[in-house]
Amino acid sequence: MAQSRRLAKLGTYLRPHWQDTALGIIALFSVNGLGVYIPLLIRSGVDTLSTTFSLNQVIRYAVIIISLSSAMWMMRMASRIWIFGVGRQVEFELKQRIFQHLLKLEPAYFTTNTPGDLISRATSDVENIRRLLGFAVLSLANTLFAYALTVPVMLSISVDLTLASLAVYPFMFLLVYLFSDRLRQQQAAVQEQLSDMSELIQEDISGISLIKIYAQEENERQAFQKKNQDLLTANLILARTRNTLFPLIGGLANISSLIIIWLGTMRISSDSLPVGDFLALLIYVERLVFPTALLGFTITAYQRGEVSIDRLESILSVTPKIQDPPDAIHLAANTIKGEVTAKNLSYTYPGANIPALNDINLTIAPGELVAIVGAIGAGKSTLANTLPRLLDIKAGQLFLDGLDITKIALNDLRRAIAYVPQDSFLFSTTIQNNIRYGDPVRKQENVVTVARLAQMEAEINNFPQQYETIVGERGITLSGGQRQRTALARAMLIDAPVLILDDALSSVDNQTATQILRNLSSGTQQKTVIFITHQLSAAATADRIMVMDKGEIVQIGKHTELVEQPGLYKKLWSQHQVQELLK
Ligand SMILES: Nc1ncnc2c1ncn2[C@@H]1O[C@H](COP(=O)(O)OP(=O)(O)OP(=O)(O)O)[C@@H](O)[C@H]1O
Repeated sequence: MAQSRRLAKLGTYLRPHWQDTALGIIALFSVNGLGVYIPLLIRSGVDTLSTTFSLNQVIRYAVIIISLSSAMWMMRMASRIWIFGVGRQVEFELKQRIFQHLLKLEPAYFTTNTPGDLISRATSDVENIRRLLGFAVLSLANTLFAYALTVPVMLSISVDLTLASLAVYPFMFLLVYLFSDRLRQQQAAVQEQLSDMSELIQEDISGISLIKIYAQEENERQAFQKKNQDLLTANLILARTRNTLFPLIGGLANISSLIIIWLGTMRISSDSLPVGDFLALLIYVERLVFPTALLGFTITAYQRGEVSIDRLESILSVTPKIQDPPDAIHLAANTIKGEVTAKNLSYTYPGANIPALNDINLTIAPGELVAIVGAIGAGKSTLANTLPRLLDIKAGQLFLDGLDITKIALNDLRRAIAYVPQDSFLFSTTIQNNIRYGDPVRKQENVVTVARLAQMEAEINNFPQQYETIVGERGITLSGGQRQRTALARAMLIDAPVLILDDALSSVDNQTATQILRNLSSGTQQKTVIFITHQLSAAATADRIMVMDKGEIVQIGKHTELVEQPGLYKKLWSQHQVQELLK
């Protein structure tokens, strides 16, 4: 990102807080104004007292100087409260924006952008921007005011002494300029390495069982060590550059103090410089040392923040591929009948050579129970994902009650379709909260009803706290079948006219699966059920069966018809019967 665009971004982050920022900067200006005024008082005090000494005068000067110094101290505190507060506010808002934005992005985005990397951007990069807006803004403004107010007063006291003492400063700025690009690149490398490491930790913790099953602890340890080593190397390279630059800046700043002491004392001894002027000049040069020496840290904070702006904007600038069309059709509640039609529906995953769905044509009547069967990788889940628009399909290919789904408001479409995916993800909360996830205000009795329909009621009643039992992260305290039936109850609770079950009863025995399907089709409110499965005996109870192969629907019919026809279904059925015999 170009420098000007980064600054523009900073401007947009700061705009909502311009009042606090302005107050903070005004306070800093006052601090520096007082910082220039107090040495002038000291100068006049020393000059007056060196000619006519009086205790009263000493006390008067002391009281004024102490009062002004206290005011300066308070102003400095206020400036920090305002400016650091803005940094914290921006940090809060950025985190909100990132999270909200991530929620809008389609699932495909998260297959190429890993949670570890995204978490690192939403935490450490946001923190860097906070430091930039807090520490770097404060420090830059402070340095600027320090120079702008101090140098003219120094010049009014002695032009040549001022110029001599500031002669080293151009070298200081040159140094900073020469190092800045290198610092930024090294900073970016550190942040990338940090992201890589977070990604590995996140993945390894999620896949801990797999690591143990395949006894891969040693390999994972080595992989971690490599990433950790890379991070250490990147940090050391950065530290080397910083540790070269900062002492150089500090050293140059101290040289200017030495020049004043050397030339000033020579002038005092030749009576060409009053002691008060010398003291004021010395204090001024000392005042400039700190902001100048801090310039290195300020630059690092600034550059770290710049890198982080780029990393955050690379997330925030992604336009969601799946969103509401301009004139989205809104579906009135309880008016959807649940007819699903596909017309030449095709879909190819980004980067794939062959389509996962190829010219699919089908119509599923309202209230019909259709099973979709087929070999592994035939395209069944892809078909299921197209209906709630989890995949970015083209317009005019898929219809709900005759309405093109790409024209329907996304929230309305997704409320009309309940979907139980293959992976029955549960949140780390109570069973009850998991079941009513899609409708958090539903009554307990409704939760119990769907648990019964999903054949889960008896088991929940046996849990220690029944419906209040907390399931562990990803539901690890439940068996696979229990997780699936909880996910099914969750989908049934939202009472959508269309229900898609994607291999959602695979961990449930055939008898239970068949009973659940019977419950679904015998309710008062008939749902269109699309039941994707490898369990052919459960599929056989469906109204119709669609058979998929290589992204196409190759057979459609009732079980009794299909077992009579030569084709894929007959083959799958024979294999299924052999498996049943062998059990
Ligand atoms: N995110 C993805 N990116 C690229 N290709 C994908 C993606 N997901 C699935 N595919 C490919 O699309 C094809 C269809 O996959 P899909 O998951 O729809 O099959 P399936 O019939 O549901 O299989 P299974 O019975 O194993 O669940 C497969 O070739 C698969 O490799």
